[in-house]
Amino acid sequence: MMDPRKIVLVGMPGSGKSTLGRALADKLRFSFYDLDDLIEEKEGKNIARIFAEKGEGYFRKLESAVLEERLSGTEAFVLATGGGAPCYHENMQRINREGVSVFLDVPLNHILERLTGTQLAIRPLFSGMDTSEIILKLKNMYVERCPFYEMAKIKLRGEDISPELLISYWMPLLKSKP
Ligand SMILES: Nc1ncnc2c1ncn2[C@@H]1O[C@H](COP(=O)(O)OP(=O)(O)OP(=O)(O)O)[C@@H](O)[C@H]1O
Ligand SMILES: O=C(O)C1=C[C@@H](O)[C@@H](O)[C@H](O)C1
Ligand SMILES: [Mg+2]
Repeated sequence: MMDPRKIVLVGMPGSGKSTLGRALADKLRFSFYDLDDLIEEKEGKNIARIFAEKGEGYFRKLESAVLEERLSGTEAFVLATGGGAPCYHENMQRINREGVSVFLDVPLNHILERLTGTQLAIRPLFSGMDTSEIILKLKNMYVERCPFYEMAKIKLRGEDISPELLISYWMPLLKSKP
């Protein structure tokens, strides 16, 4: 059953799901989860190692199973997903059935700035690439993934999306709860 107290953030890598998610959960006094962290805990390995040792197909199945598990409880939470999570195994349909999805649509030039300013080695999809390769990869990824992200219930575009803005779109959904 759709529960508006299960807030699921989706968007490109570097769009701020983890950062905004934590701040939002704090404000609402909900639990915060990061899907990548839950996967690492379950598997006992970091994401880069899972990709290297078992491949992306294995990772995507695991990701879907951990997402399903998280969505199935009754607890109120904010969940930051991995950038690719909405695009595999009908995950977006599942998210929309159980909770409220929010797309953080951050312009790519800002995402690029953020990604190149952080440790790329922990992001297997971009490791070993130079800036021009990252730009190309980001553009292709955005085009491919947008149809999935666009399925989100709430879509927010901008380079600095605040928890307060998100809450202003989310509140009416909470009030309409039967
Ligand atoms: N509103 C913001 N303005 C500027 N920088 C930000 C903002 N939000 C996040 N960042 C920075 O951008 C980087 C990526 O943010 P974050 O890790 O929250 O994104 P993410 O969507 O969780 O990425 P991933 O999909 O890789 O987990 C971090 O270094 C973070 O400090
Ligand atoms: O965008 C992606 O496909 C990914 C993003 C990360 O959060 C991790 O979930 C993983 O590295 C894959
Ligand atoms: Mg994150």
